[in-house]
Amino acid sequence: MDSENVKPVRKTKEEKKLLRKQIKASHTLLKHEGINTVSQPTKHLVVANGGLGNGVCRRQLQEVLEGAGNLVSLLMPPNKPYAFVTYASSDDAQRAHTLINGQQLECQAQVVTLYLSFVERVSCEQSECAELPPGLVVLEDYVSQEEEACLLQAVDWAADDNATANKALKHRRVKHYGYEFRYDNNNVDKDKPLPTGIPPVCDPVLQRCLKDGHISVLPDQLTVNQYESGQGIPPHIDTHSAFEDTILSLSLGAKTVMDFRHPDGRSVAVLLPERSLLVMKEESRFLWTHGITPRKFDMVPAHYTEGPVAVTSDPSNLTLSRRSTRTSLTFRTVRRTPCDCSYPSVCDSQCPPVIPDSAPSAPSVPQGNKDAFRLEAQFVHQVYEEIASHFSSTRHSPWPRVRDFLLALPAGALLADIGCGNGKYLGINPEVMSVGCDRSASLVQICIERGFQAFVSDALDVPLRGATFDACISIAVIHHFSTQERRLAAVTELVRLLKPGGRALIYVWAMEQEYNKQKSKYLKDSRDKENANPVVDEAEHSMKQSPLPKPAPEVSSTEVTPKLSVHTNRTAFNTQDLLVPWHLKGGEKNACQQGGGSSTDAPKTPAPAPVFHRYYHVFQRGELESLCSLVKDVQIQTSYHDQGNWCVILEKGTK
Ligand SMILES: O=C(O)CCC(=O)C(=O)O
Ligand SMILES: [Fe+2]
Ligand SMILES: [Zn+2]
Repeated sequence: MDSENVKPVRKTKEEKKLLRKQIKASHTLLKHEGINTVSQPTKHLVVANGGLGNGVCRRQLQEVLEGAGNLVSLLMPPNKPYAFVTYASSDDAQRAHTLINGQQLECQAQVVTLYLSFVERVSCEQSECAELPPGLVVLEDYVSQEEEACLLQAVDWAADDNATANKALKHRRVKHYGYEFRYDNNNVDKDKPLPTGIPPVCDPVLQRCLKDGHISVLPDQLTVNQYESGQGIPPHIDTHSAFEDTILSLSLGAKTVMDFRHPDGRSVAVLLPERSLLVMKEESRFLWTHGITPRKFDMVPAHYTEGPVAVTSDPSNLTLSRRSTRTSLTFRTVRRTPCDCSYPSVCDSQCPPVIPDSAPSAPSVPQGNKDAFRLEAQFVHQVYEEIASHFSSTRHSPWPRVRDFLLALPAGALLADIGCGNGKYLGINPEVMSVGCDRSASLVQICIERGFQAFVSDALDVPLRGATFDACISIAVIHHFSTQERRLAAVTELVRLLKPGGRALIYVWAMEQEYNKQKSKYLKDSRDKENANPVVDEAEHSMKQSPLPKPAPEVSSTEVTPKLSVHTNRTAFNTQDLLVPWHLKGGEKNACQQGGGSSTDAPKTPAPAPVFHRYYHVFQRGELESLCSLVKDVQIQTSYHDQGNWCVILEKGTK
């Protein structure tokens, strides 16, 4: 059994094993990151698994590296599973190689093994823009520590009166003063002020804002948000018709990173230090979305930098910072006249949402498991069941990098494809024993007719023995789960199936459909404009959807429970949770099933194709990695962007 295809096991000598693992790591770096390693010593090393994407923090890695020689620079690119090191001499680098290669590092309760290889030069692309969105200002130390303490004390979370409106939302606590911000219609009742206005303890800071020219009138509405570590707020634009231009937000108790995104896909992560004031005006207030990704660690600059910080990819200055409880005070002025901003595409005053009173309304982003289950049943499972045969007819070409992953599996390996759709990946590598499952019985039937082994199953509870599979794939599945908990459960279930050392490949649809200045196929493809299919364009697994009662407003508005908006195919995403239309072709259904009908999707042919809507949660950069880092016993081996998808390869720990 000593064939080359069989994994080396215990009997192999430690050094040989280490060498093999290191070679494997450099192959992965070449294949997925385009990093060329060399065998002759140089001053530069790449440290596989030593990246921020593996949960390794700069200080810890730096300490280990400094122990080996005179360290000149340490570059840790954002979200990547590797770091670059430069030593003063190649002798130092060689010493580091000898001492550190194969060494384990314990970070954030997981252990990673570092593999070092020499490189001719270090190369880090800086893909994010460093410039803050126009109109955005962050003022550091805007309040003193004493003021911070006073303000925090003044928020009485226990008082559950009607004078202030308290809400324990799924992802954070909120409290409103002056006017209640309603998450059901994303607006305020302008004629119903709350009995309690903005507390006087806020006066000094508001007067300061006035004096400094950040505002010209005193705000009359305050929303206090409290985020525990791991919590966040979905990306949104504060409803134009609800509030005037300037929005102030004071960060108290802890820092955080807020993500700003332009509809063209540009994104900027902005560090909000504790006691800083964020001022959003003009373009940054009206056009860019803002949100806080729920996570327990943020990537932040490792050293103090003067002035407001767009946390970009300066890899010489990034580390991880553990989140703690942050309380923000957001001051706004209720708008009394319609908004006349210069951004009509996102302005609800200028393009009012079309939701007739009588029609059933579009579904909302789910607030709990039950909601989520219902939403997915209607807008994922049911839809795939309806569109199975048309869907399957559009799914034939495998995605090249998924195919590569499958072809790299050794003969005799066991593979599980969770959410296998029409089975297009089940026969790629005939040397492998493949089994697939899908939520859609119709799609499973198609697999069986094609001679594959497949069965009906939910991806959250797969009736297969754990620790069994050499590889699992989940291609275009996890974005159909509508809460973070359920997405996490799906990854956890995938990992459960892997045997120690087994690998899982996950693809999800990306919010970023333009990456490194390249538009994804999905944006470019004009063959089937109507059914531009997310991620998928080809790859999809199955979970289906259903006809939508009514189109939701496209304007992403404030805060939680927004209505889901209907995406226009082949356009950039401006929100993460959405409904993607599927225009059924081939006469499977002959009546237009979309209750209210979506004006933008109305087909021009005489016989209207029924339109179904599938729910998607499109992932932001780094989100898939953050999600996977919450799963025990597994490491992110690599992550990448592939044609509008975020992708990771996970490896289960060997124990
Ligand atoms: O926590 C923050 O700073 C922002 C809160 C926010 O965006 C909102 O309540 O609309
Ligand atoms: Fe907001
Ligand atoms: Zn507007």
